[in-house]
Amino acid sequence: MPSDADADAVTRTANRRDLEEGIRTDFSEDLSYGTYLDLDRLLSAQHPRSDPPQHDELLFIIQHQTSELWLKLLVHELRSARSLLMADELQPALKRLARVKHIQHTLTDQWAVLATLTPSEYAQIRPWLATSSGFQSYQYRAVEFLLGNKNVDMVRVFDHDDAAHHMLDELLHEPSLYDVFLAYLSRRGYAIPQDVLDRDATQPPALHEGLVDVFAAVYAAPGEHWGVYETCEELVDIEDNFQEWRFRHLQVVTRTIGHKPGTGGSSGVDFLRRALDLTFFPELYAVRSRIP
Ligand code: HEM
Ligand SMILES: N[C@@H](CC(=O)c1ccccc1NC=O)C(=O)O
Repeated sequence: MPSDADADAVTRTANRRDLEEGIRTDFSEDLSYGTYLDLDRLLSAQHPRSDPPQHDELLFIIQHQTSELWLKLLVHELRSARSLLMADELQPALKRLARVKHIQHTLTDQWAVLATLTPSEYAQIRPWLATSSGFQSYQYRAVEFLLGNKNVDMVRVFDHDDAAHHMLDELLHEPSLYDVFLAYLSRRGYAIPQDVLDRDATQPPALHEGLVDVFAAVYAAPGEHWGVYETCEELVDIEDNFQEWRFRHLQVVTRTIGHKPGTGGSSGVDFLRRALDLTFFPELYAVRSRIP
């Protein structure tokens, strides 16, 4: 039961919050929220193609655009973590990776919004997508490359887009986050095999037993290798999160288009399912079987 005093308070304020004296309202000269964020551009970048217009196309576009914004931040944070590790700054690099994990969770949780799209609703939009596909997301490939899932064939997809092609070609040849972590371990005196340190950066990692030996020693005595141990587990969390995103994508694709081929030209769910067999950090998984 609201008291008389509560009722008085509501009447006094008329259930309305007055502006304070100091609150700015004139932005003819001063920087505003919309200007700082370039909102006019951001909010005029949604261009539904369906004709007659389909209500759900805006959801489809915004789901992808917000994903691309988060992917942009992931690339930024992963590049930074990689530079920090190169400079032997392990703790600041770990701080970056903690943020990476939160962004990944946001990306994965976001699937729930698109899962409200029924197959019939999607079928109204799909013809308008023509040959476009998430397979052509260069930022998604950039994240995969930064984490070490290198694949030169993916770069070809961007032959039509110089900037994206250039970005991916650079990342293909640069060391991944895992490569720089292994080089860091070597500088710290861990016996990283020379062929691991010299490996071809353009290839995905292939399981190396000598490297599993190094991690087996770390996992046998975590207390003596705490920062390294913690970093290994952060990397495993990041792979785990990445696989969660892939799995949710697969689930949403399955419930939306079943076994139809993809607009990008692949077989669809069968092709996507094969990505679940990929690993960024093979030795960090192999070491699990070595723990007595
Ligand atoms: C109704 C929703 C969706 C459907 C039916 C769908 C379907 C597909 C299919 C069939 C593929 C395989 C490539 C092809 O042949 O097209 C694919 C790839 C891909 N999609 Fe989607 N997708 C959906 C939503 C999304 C969203 C929201 C994103 C977020 C950015 C996304 C990102 C990707 C990526 C990155 C790939 C490449 C995956 C890989 O290489 O393993 N998709 N999608
Ligand atoms: N590949 C999807 C189309 C698709 O989902 C899509 C199309 C354009 C932009 C982003 C997309 N999202 C993920 O692939 C399909 O086959 O229906």
